[in-house]
Order: sequence, then C-alpha cells, then structure tokens
Amino acid sequence: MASSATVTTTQLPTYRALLEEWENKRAPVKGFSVPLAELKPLTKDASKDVIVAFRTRPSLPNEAAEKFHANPDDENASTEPVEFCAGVTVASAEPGVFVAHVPGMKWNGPTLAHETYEADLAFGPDVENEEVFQRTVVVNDLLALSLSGGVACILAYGQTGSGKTFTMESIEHRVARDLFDTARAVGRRFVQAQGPDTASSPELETGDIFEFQVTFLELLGRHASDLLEVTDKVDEQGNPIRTEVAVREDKVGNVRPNLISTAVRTSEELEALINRALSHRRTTATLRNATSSRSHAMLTITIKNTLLPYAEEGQLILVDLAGSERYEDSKDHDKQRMEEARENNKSLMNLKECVRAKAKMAAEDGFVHIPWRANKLTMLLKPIFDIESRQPSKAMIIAHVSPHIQDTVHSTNTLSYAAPFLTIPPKPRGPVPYDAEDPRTWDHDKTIEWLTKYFTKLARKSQLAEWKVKARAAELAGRRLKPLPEDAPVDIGVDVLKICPPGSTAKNLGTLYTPQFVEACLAARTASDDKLTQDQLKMRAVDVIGNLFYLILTAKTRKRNEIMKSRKKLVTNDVYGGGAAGAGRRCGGPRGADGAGAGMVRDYAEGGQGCKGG
Ligand SMILES: Nc1ncnc2c1ncn2[C@@H]1O[C@H](COP(=O)(O)OP(=O)(O)OP(=O)(O)O)[C@@H](O)[C@H]1O
Repeated sequence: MASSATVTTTQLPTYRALLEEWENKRAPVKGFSVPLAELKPLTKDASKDVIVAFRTRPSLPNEAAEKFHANPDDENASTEPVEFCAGVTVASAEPGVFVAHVPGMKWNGPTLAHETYEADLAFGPDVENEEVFQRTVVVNDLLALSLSGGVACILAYGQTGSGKTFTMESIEHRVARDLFDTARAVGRRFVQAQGPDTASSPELETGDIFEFQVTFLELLGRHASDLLEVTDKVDEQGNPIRTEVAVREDKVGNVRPNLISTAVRTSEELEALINRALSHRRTTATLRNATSSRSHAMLTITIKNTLLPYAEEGQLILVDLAGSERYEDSKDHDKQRMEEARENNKSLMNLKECVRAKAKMAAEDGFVHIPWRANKLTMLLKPIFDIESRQPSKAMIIAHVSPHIQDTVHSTNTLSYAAPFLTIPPKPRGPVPYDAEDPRTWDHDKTIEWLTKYFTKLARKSQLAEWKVKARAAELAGRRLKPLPEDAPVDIGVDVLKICPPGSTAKNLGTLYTPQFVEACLAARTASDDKLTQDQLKMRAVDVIGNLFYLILTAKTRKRNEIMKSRKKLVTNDVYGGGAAGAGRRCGGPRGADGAGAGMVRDYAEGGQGCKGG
C-alpha cells in the first residue's frame, strides 16, 4: 500500500536508506542524444504528431520543512526539520525515462518500489527553461509549423505546485522573443521564392508578411472568460467578475469564442500583452486562493500569411492546464470548488482520451474516433483534434511532477496520465496497393498526370473567363467572337516536373505545408507575368494543394469508415458467438479512445493477431 505524505515523512530516514541502496545499484544516467549547442530545428523525428516530455523541478529552499510534517502522534518521529528526499529520478533524458520511488508500508516495515515511466524526453531538476524551450519548441520547429498554416499546441500538465506555470510562462516569453525573427526568416524565404523582383515594398524586403492576433482565455470549471478583459466589477468575495464567453461550434464547424483579439507586430508588443494577461491571472490567483491551479489558461496566436490570404491561418496554442487534483485533496473544499475540481478532472480525462487517440492515429494511420466535442477544453483545441481538418498539427505535452517523495502518489498519477501518449512511429510497411482515389498510393507518373490535369483545368477556367470578358466587349461593339474550342491549346504556366521531381510522389506533396507548395510552384513558373501573374499562380497552387489534401482526407475517411464498419460487425459476431476469424477471447486493459477497446477490436478485425489493449 502506498503511504500517505505524513507517514512518509515520519519514515523518511528508512526511505532515504532504501533510496540510497537503489542509487548504488542503478545504471548510469543516459543523457540527451544531441548536445544543446548542436541542436537544430527538425533534427528529430518530424513524423510524430504527439510528443511527450516529463519535467521535475528542484526542491525549493526550506520547502520540505515547510510543506511536510511528520505524524504528531508518532512518538518515534524525529523532531528535526524535514529534509528533502527524492520521489523521482531521471534514468534517461532521451528517450525520456523517469523512475518514481513509491513509498509503501508492509507488516515488516516501510518498502520502496521503483516504477519506470517512458516519454520522448525527460527533464531533470537541473535543466534550465532555455534548454526545455530548445528541446521542445525549437527542435520540433513548432514556430515554423504555425507560420506555415499548421497548428502547434503545447500543454503543461501536472499536480498543483509541480512547475507548470513556471515552464509555460517561460515558453510564452521565449515565443515572444523568437516568433518575429522566425517569421521574418520564413517570410523572406517565401518572398525570395517568388523571384528577384518581388521585394517591391519594405515589408516584403524584410519578410514582414505575417499578421498576428492574440487571445487569452481562462477556463475555470465550466466557465470560460477573457483574460484580456479589464473589469472593475468584483463579487462579494472581491473576485473580479468577467463576462462569460460562450464556447460552441459555429455553423461552419469552427470553435471561435468571442474573445478580445489583439494584433501584435513586435516581440515587445506580444511580451506586454502576455504580461498583462498573466497579471490578470495572478491577481485572481491571490484573491481566489490560487485560482491559477484551478483553471486552464490558453494563449492562442493566430497567424495569417498576407501573401496567401486564401490559405488556412496557422495557430500556436499554449495551455497551462489546471492542477490535476485528486478527489481526496478537494473533498474539504466548498461546493463551488468541489464542482470546479470535478469539471477539471472531467476535462483532463477527456483531454487524455483525445491526445491518446491522436497519438494512436498518427502511429497507426488513422482509424480512431477523437471525442473532442465532449468538453469545452477539447472543443477549444479542435484544430489539433479534428481529423477532418486539412491543417497539419502537432501537440507537445509536458507532464510536471514534484521532486518530493511525499508527492510520489501524485507523481505516478501524472506520469501514468502522460506516458500512454508515447507512440512508436509505424514500421515502414511493404508497398501499398494502387488505389486511383487515394493519392497516397500514386507513383511519380500518376502524380505528374494528375498535377498536369488539374493545372490544365484551372488554366482553362481562366482562359474561359478571359474569353467571356472579350466576348462581352465584342458583343457591345456589335461583333461576335468565335466560340472557344474545348481543346484550345492552353499553357499551364508551370513545369510540373519541377514541382514533383522524379522520385517524389503525391504522398510527398501531401506532407508539404501550403506555403511550401506555393513556393515550389512559384519556383517552377514558366509563364511570363503578363500570361500568368504571381497572384494567379499562388491562387492556383492553393487550389491544387487544397484539392490534393481533400482527396487524401476523403481516402483516409473512407478507409476509416470501412475499418469501423468491419469492427462493429466483428464485435457483434464476437458477442453472439459468431466468432470472427481468430477472435477467440476478449482482452482486459484500458478501453480505447473510442470507448470500444479500439486496439483490441482492431486486432480482431485484422485477423485476430492477439490482444494489445486500447
Ligand atoms: N524548474 C524550476 N526551477 C526552479 N523553480 C521552479 C521550477 N519549477 C517550478 N519552480 C517554482 O516552484 C513553484 C511552483 O511552481 P508553479 O507555480 O509553476 O507550479 P504550478 O504547477 O503551475 O502550480 P499551480 O497549479 O498551483 O499553478 C514556484 O515557486 C516556481 O517558481
């Protein structure tokens, strides 16, 4: 049985001795695979959609003595001030492995179990915020992703006081520091791809082609409010009253709460805005007894590429989640706080299901349902969970644990919450059979054929539109223009072999961000400006890549529906004893994200290879 914090403190000398024994036998700690000074963007596996990291903070001065007390009824308990004893140890920084030291009590005395948890990265108490930023945001190129029309999301999870806000605020300030420089570099590359004469305005010369809008939302229990709203109104306990913000899907399926959206143009402006929102959160925290640990705070930066106004806007979402309290910790609170704790737990559990499903989807090629509509928190994170979204997205979750042995029960909860997000990228399979409707199966020739056909279709459309204008002018002048032959020669204005060089296929094009594809098209332009302007080409390029994404998405959805259908049939057979091929037994273990033991049923569907659990 795991022991309570007070009993653990009382038995601290024994636990310390047991820990020392373990320390003497342990394997040497494995460090990071690349030294900090040599880190570069995208030096890691870029195919991962969910990246999970663990972090533990150092013990603060006098913290153990102030926070933990020995059992006053125990006569043998030491009266010395309580000293720090580690509850978690880093076994490997990369891949990340934490060992949680779980104190227990048996008839013959205290015991110490050592549980191992795995992640992509593990940050020990000595790792500085700058290194955390470099190894999470920079290495995974999250800023470039959101500047390229994608969605990048970072979530800080953990027990109250474990260091979530410390990490998240540091990431927010570093984003403010680096975002605009990265944007200018990306912008300059984009402008250069359009040819040497394009930089006609100072904005284009410097690469300032992006527009940034910032919102800051707080979700406390079920109530969403705007952290940028300034209010003088306070309730009877002196808490600021902010307008309730509705969180719902609009008619076209977007979740866009009505928040104050502020345009920022420089690092200083973004920094000031973040400080303002954080100061509102902190004020509330002091007034409301650490509200920060009871609410989710979500900073969203929406990024528009002004040279591609018709492409999707990118987003960077930074979420400092509410503390993951256990029921025992909140049961003495008033009704409102109990309700908030219940809501927080619900939202965190739902978030867990969604992140797990997303991780599974990436690892297994997309056959799961993501229940993002079940809760306000996950609704707000729709851009990263909606499988129908064409935007590429990445989620990074940083799970925080307290360093103290007295908090190990909380720590193991946190680590077992986040560890299942770790996925191993799918093993390369054999060649996928050709499917005319699935671009992921096309070879180079088929891709060139499709690109040529689609660019020709768009060129004909423009040709027809031009002819209509001329025909109308001729009609007004009392003349009749010859009808345009259906097979009139048309110049598509780009070299498709340059867009998709030999060796490349539609599957490779499908992994490009929209601006990257547009860049490739601009570099492959063969027509002069009077035949095909850059703007026309950009619009066509967005249309082509949008259509390719659409075809891939439709193929994925079709395949997913087929699998879902076959799953249902097999489950029914199994329940009624019909027995699918090889389906002999049911597995226990956690249920899958779709609530139906996804892993288990999938195995049956694939011929009963055995049980994996959800
Ligand atoms: N890596 C670290 N190095 C040094 N001090 C840290 C570190 N992480 C956290 N701290 C300190 O620990 C304390 C608690 O951290 P923090 O407020 O970030 O926790 P939290 O998980 O956000 O708590 P809450 O849920 O209550 O908001 C703070 O005083 C913070 O400065």
